[in-house]
Amino acid sequence: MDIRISGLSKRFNREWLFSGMDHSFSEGDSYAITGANGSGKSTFLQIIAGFQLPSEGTVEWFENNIPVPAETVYQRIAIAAPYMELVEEFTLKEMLSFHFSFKSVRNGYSIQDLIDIGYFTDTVNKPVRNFSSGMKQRLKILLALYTDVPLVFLDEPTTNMDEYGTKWYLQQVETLNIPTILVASNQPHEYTFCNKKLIISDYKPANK
Ligand SMILES: Nc1ncnc2c1ncn2[C@@H]1O[C@H](COP(=O)(O)OP(=O)(O)OP(=O)(O)O)[C@@H](O)[C@H]1O
Repeated sequence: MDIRISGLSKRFNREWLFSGMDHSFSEGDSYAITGANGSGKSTFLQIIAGFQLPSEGTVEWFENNIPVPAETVYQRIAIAAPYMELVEEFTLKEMLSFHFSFKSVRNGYSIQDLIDIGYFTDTVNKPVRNFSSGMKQRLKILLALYTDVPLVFLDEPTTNMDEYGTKWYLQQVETLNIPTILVASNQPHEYTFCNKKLIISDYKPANK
């Protein structure tokens, strides 16, 4: 799926985060979305995922050059972000079954494959609420990367992860060959695989 944004601007109250953004995201490329804390990276991702409206400008989605209706975009996107909550009452296995009752697993993997890939074999029946913060983050990344969609959005993907978790995350990305990943991050080790970069703070208006 391709995304085209035109004149995209966002403000909260009187403060403009970014203004006049024109950009295209093409299937096959992966993008690092960078900028200082509070520059608007998460907000930008939510707008181009169709979860939030811009203050000005447009976002359009295309599949093979055919427009995708805004209300169906969510079916083609998987997101892992600090603000996307897991269902804490579920066990690991229930969480996987629930998530993959809405969308398919990528590349024909089974739920059992995912349990093994995520190193969750010993915690299958443990409630998510009792997971460590690093385990929860590994689960969020597993769910996002292994959902069979053309676009994956990752917001601060290695939050709470140690060096093993970070290495695991990069290995999954390398193995899966996902058409397009957008990573909102200020940490270069989280987006080593991205071939394009968009700096949100470049679009902060001086006097708007
Ligand atoms: N719903 C909202 N209402 C008002 N202000 C908001 C809202 N959501 C975000 N903001 C503000 O917009 C600014 C950008 O927030 P955002 O989370 O998009 O930045 P970010 O670049 O992802 O930050 P970080 O690197 O710290 O995660 C912040 O000042 C934030 O307080």
